Amino acid sequence: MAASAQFGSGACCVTVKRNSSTSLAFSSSLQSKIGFELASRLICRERNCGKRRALKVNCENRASAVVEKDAALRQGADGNAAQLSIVMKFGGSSVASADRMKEVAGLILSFPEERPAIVLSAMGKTTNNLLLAGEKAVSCGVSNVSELRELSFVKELHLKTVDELGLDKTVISGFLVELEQLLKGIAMMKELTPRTRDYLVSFGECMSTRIFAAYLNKIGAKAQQYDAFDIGFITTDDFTNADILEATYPAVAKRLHGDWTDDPSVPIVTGFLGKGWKSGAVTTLGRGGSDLTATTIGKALGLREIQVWKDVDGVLTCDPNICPDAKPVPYLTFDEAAELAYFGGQVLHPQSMRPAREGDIPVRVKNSYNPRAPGTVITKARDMSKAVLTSIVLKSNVTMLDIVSTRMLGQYGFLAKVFSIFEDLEISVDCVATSEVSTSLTLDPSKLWCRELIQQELDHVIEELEKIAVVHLLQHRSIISLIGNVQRSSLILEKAFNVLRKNGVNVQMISQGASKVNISLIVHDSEAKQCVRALHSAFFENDFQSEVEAADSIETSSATLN
Ligand SMILES: Nc1ncnc2c1ncn2[C@@H]1O[C@H](COP(=O)(O)OP(=O)(O)O)[C@@H](O)[C@H]1O
Ligand SMILES: N[C@@H](CC(=O)OP(=O)(O)O)C(=O)O
Repeated sequence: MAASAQFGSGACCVTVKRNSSTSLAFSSSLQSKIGFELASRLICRERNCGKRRALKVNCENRASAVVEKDAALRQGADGNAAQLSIVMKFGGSSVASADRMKEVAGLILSFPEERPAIVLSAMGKTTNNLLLAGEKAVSCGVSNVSELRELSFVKELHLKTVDELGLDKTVISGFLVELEQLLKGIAMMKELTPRTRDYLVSFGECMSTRIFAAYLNKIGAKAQQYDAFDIGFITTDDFTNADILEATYPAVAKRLHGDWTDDPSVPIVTGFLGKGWKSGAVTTLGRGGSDLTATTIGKALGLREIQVWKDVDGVLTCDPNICPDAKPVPYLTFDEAAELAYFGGQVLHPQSMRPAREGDIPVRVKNSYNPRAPGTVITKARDMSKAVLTSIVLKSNVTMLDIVSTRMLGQYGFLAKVFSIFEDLEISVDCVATSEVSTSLTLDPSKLWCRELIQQELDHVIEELEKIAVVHLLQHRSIISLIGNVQRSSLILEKAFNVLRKNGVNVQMISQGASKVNISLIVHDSEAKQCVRALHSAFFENDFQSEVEAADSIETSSATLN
């Protein structure tokens, strides 16, 4: 069946053969016909016919369509005034090369019924390389900066991409010159402050978005690049781990919506970056922060859906690097996803669910390498009647403290004192198990991912705690979080402890969060991966679900008999 495929409110219009399905569960013919193969072969010619400006697009299948850029064509497929409808975020792995950028362009073009805003991360391993280059520049000497392997990697990757996409290298050459100058500045100062670190890594997203926008324009899909720090992403001044401030939402909505209404072109926004509200300097949102950029745009514009495109088939039952047999989880709630992200599931940024939850906007996690896979849909609520365990996550290298009051039993205010020490020292606590006079807790090793809890800080905490308690420091621990339906906690714990006993593992602490979706077990680092594999095998590879259903039906029938 032939269908008109419009992209970006009249920016580019193609008529192609496609299946009637417009759902995100890709149809194979849709993918093969309108994937990049086709998009790259589009020949877009802009014509000026007096007052009528039109785009004529010819496709290889000889189908063609003329798009008139007038008010009528700003109507969406749903007949509503065509505002931006979704945000699609592509991570570093999705845009790691020219070929990947072509695929992503094809992917975006293959949802003609959508009017997407795009968020991009830096290409491939660019952020890691920029960070390493910065660290090496501190001590390598100004004259050696040009030879830094990481700088050459970043330069070559971006120049090669520009070349392979047939773009003019001026799209990024200014950035490459400035990047080298910045590294020389770091070498001269022999110092890399968090503020400079953020400015340094921002080059990655600034370049990837410029390349991609230029490429979309080249193939006839009108696109506009935006630096997040210029369009209202206002953050705290916590360099390397900034928080989005409320003022961001109206500012971003005004800018993106305003521009789109004036002259619709696909916004290509830098992920991960913001602008400190006091300093006015570039900030970053913590590693993996482009997910948060996407959900922030979703909430700001009240979009229909937020899509995060990764290199895996959605959120999986476990980190595939630990359990290669991990399977996609079809549905999650915002609470489950947030807990999973916070407790180490590196597939999502820990803070990214907040704007989606506040705006009640579904998040879909998809695989840009396998768009037909249905992925994971994250929403406010889901049917939990059959849900037991959803996924297992691991957070390693955690520090645990056993704190026992030196005062007599019954002293009130002990816990308040303990937690006020952590508050004063700005150290966040992950898991807690407590009695009136003692408490065991784990400390977030990275204060939300990027800032390391350094030994000096730790010594200071212990020194303060020792004024009121006996403190045992236990390092190299891991938190294994069982994300699922805590209404079924007895069942989950029974199974989990059976598995751990069989594997000879001693659990050092248990914590069941108030979120009702997470049970955390603390074990020694050296046993953690083996435990996760054994638990994954028991819960997800051995038909545990049928076991549960059988047990449930026996319970139901005996309840009926009684
Ligand atoms: N539970 C999980 N589900 C899916 N992926 C996971 C999980 N835990 C860890 N990962 C890792 O997260 C990676 C995807 O996240 P990320 O690297 O941030 O993607 P991108 O850079 O494309 O945004 C996967 O390649 C996978 O190795
Ligand atoms: N480039 C940044 C931000 C980001 O979100 O990346 P990714 O989407 O590839 O995880 C990082 O590497 O942390």
